[in-house]
Amino acid sequence: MSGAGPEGRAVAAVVAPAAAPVLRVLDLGKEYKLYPTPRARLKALVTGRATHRSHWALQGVSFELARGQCIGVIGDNGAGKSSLLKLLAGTLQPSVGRIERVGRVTAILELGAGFHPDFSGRDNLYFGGSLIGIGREEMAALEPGIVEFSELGEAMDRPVKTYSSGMAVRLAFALVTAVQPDVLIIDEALAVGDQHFQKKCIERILAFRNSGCTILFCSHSPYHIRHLCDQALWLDSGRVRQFGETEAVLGAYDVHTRLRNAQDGSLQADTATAAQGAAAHDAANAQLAAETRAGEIALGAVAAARLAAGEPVESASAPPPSAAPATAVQDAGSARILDVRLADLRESLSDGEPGLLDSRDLVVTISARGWGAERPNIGFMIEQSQGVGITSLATHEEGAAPQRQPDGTWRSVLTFPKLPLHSGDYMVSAFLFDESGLVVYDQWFQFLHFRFVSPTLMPGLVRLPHEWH
Ligand SMILES: Nc1ncnc2c1ncn2[C@@H]1O[C@H](COP(=O)(O)OP(=O)(O)OP(=O)(O)O)[C@@H](O)[C@H]1O
Repeated sequence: MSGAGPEGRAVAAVVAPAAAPVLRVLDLGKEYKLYPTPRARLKALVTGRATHRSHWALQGVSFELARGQCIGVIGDNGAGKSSLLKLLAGTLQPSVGRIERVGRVTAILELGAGFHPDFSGRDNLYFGGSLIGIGREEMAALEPGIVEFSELGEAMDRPVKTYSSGMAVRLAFALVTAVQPDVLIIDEALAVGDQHFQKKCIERILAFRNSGCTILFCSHSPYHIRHLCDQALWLDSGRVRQFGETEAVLGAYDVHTRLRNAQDGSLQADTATAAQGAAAHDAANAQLAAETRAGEIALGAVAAARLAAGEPVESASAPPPSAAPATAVQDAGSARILDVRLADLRESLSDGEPGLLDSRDLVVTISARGWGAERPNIGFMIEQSQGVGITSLATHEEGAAPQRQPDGTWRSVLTFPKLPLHSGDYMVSAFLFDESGLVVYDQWFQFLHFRFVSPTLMPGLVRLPHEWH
């Protein structure tokens, strides 16, 4: 490990061999006490008599993380992911069990929540730093780097209450990541703020990972877990359901999610009350499913973070309502999709009807503006009109970099010869990523429907490549 770490880190680096655990969790449990009213809670405190109902958010959780591992934590809503991360970060105390940590543990949890609104950004650095183990002297040395990373400039001397939420988050991220930790805990918000800052955050996290920091990352996005993590931990109703190689755990979790969604569907039909609950659950699932599908090639944590922050998931550039070519608006700055064009697509004859694809081949041309001189990546997805995913492709997955055009924009042409789909209506989405494939700059999600009539009239969804003998 490199850099000017705190004493604890230097000692850990000497004492701990390469694969020694930096985090050991032993039979961990967290009980939340639920009181019927605030008054009942007060009464219980005064009289010492238990009037609460007990809810175990975590039970019997044990695992070890070695130095340099990157672990993704997945699980349904309420499975206990946030509780686990807060326990590991030390902001919550376990009810039973033990956590052994080596060196510095830093958590990117509720960013900026601990700032004092009346203090300036600069004063909050010292105040916040003392809470995460950075003393005055160390902070004085770190301050210029933090100010530079947050790009707050003169705003550093203004009270934090005058900051926009984006500014507060920038300061918080710069502060908590000012010193490379031994263990970094990230809850959902993988990237924060605008495109430019998201990219800086991801680069810093990747730099930590590359120099041996252990990362624990909780996300609803299989895409990001797949790309970042070597192992995954699946929490189910507060217990470890599976812990192991990422792909195997994500595969098992995917089957579980599909079965649960199917079950929810049938429950919904049963009773009116169940329907109400299931609708709420379904809304969460629909969001999760949308994130998961899109996240398979794109959306994921970034959208989740935007949703959590109450920001619209739609990107800055609204996709065009039809196949009509988008105008390439050359506003300054951000990377964005400029145009997605399907060749041989007939114009729709009536409202709500998809246009007919007038060819056996599907040829898609996607144009985009990148970020500075960086070569971006492009993704494309086809779904059946009922939302069944058919295929997701991305240039960075296949080493098929977009081509730079003379006007500085980027273009990819994706061809599906003899489109192997059966007759039906389909939806397409396009995505724009950064060079690493981790930052989603822009997405045109389910922005266009098309109808395809296959010359072979057979039931099914696709015509798979096949051989008869
Ligand atoms: N402060 C609290 N008091 C009481 N119950 C709580 C508290 N915090 C969480 N819980 C409960 O503990 C369980 C686990 O919650 P937790 O937030 O850890 O799950 P999660 O997996 O992070 O969920 P999500 O994906 O929805 O964020 C849930 O049933 C939740 O309702």
